[in-house]
Amino acid sequence: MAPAEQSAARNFVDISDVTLSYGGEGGGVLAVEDLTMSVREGEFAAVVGPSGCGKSTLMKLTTGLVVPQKGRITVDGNRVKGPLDIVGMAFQNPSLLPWRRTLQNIMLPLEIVSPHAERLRKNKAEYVARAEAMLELVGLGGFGPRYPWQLSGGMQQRANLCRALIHEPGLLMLDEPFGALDAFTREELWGVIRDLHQKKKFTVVLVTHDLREAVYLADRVFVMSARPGKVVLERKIDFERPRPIDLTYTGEFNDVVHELREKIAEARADTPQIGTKS
Ligand SMILES: Nc1ncnc2c1ncn2[C@@H]1O[C@H](COP(=O)(O)OP(=O)(O)OP(=O)(O)O)[C@@H](O)[C@H]1O
Repeated sequence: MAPAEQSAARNFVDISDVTLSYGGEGGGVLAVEDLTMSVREGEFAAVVGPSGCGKSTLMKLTTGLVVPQKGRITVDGNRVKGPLDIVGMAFQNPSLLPWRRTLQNIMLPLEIVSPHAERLRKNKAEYVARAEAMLELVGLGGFGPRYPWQLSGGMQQRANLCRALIHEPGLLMLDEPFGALDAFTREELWGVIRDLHQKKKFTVVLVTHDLREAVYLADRVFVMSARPGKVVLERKIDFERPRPIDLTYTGEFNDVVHELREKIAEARADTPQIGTKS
């Protein structure tokens, strides 16, 4: 999406003054406090920050898996009050079911999410074709009949992305999806997600520890403070799309990575030690 188009787009995710304490207000672990951020429709956002700053909590809040004590979250204009089904999610561990073939794993959300669940039995062939097309798109054409344990780690993560996207969610939430992969496979997968986003135009929130990954993939990077997490920097990434992987080896790319790295080092310096007041 061109920058001008993007600034005109409406917000798809809106998080406003959100506070969440695990274990209840005033008692447990204050994970995020007065967290405010928004992601535009079709935008690719990345969230980075020191370990334990509340990045996964942000994912759980946005998808309705946890409910904040304070503040307001809307996705696609609707207040989040419980688990959402317009979201696709992928985590570091692909967690494909070992007893189901890859194609059946990918089709799993269709058995659960409305309106597909009601349509699946009658329109099986159409849905199988859709799953096979997704596999093709991520370079796994013909691997549908294989079991997950017959695939490499990188292939499993490709299948995992297909499963997250098969019900055509408006929002894709990625929590360290490439963290367990070697550097070459990770770069390959960046290309896969870059192309999927370009083609399907969904909104993405990517949580990552990898600053190169964030700068390469995102339109905007949000840097969070140490716990209790809040956004301390919002950095627009203006590199033209489509972005070739060679971009990541240029000086201007590395300048942005260093800028973010310094900001996180500052945030880490503020990290409270275990046992100190939350
Ligand atoms: N279910 C829970 N119960 C109690 N505390 C929790 C729970 N989940 C997370 N926390 C705490 O909340 C804080 C934020 O956790 P979260 O997992 O969101 O951080 P993170 O930024 O994703 O961490 P990392 O970068 O290490 O993956 C941490 O101090 C964590 O220990």
